[in-house]
Amino acid sequence: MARIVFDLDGTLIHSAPDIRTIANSILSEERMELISLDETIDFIGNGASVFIEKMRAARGIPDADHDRLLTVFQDRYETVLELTAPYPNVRESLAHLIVAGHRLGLCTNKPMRATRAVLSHLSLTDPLSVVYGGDSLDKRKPDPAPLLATLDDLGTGPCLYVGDSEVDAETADRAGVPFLLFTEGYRKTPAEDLPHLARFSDFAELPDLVQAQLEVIA
Ligand SMILES: O=C(O)COP(=O)(O)O
Ligand SMILES: [Mg+2]
Repeated sequence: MARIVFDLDGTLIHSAPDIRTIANSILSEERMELISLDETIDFIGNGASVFIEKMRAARGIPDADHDRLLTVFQDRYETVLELTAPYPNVRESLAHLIVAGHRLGLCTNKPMRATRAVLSHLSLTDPLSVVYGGDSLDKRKPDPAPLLATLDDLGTGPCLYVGDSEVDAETADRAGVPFLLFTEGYRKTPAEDLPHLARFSDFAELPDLVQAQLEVIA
């Protein structure tokens, strides 16, 4: 039985449309041009503070406004949830992995309050027995510390990390954890250019893929 850790944004859930809504509510109050979904996806991956940094850079908003905008962003992050949904077959896949005896965890750069809110809104809290957010430790991905802490809390046994992005591939590499790449998320680099053990495009494929990869790494 294995420990399987998932990334959140762009892996278990498609959250960019809600993140865009929050960003645009701020930009409209600042009387700035709004951002597209593609720009939003470009800014996601390194946590809330880096998102605001990239958004400010794209619209020429000064550093002095950073903390104020980040606070507004974080507050709205917990309440704007209507457009977010799990990718197809995520729920079934997690249920299947649990029935097969695996222990599941989450390691995201999304702040913990927003993470808890969206997991509860989508009824995804129960399958994930350990959850680390971008502010759980003083280091976040691509530093390997949060992934290693998540795995530690899940106990012992073989492990896998499942994510969608450059940040996830680097985190897994630095932690020495085999990486499964979900190809339908927010990655900007061609899949072939990211280190990964295997990749998949539909969560319906994941239980069989996990089984096959565990035989490879065992
Ligand atoms: O909050 C972010 O920027 C990214 O979140 P993720 O680590 O779940 O992809
Ligand atoms: Mg992600």
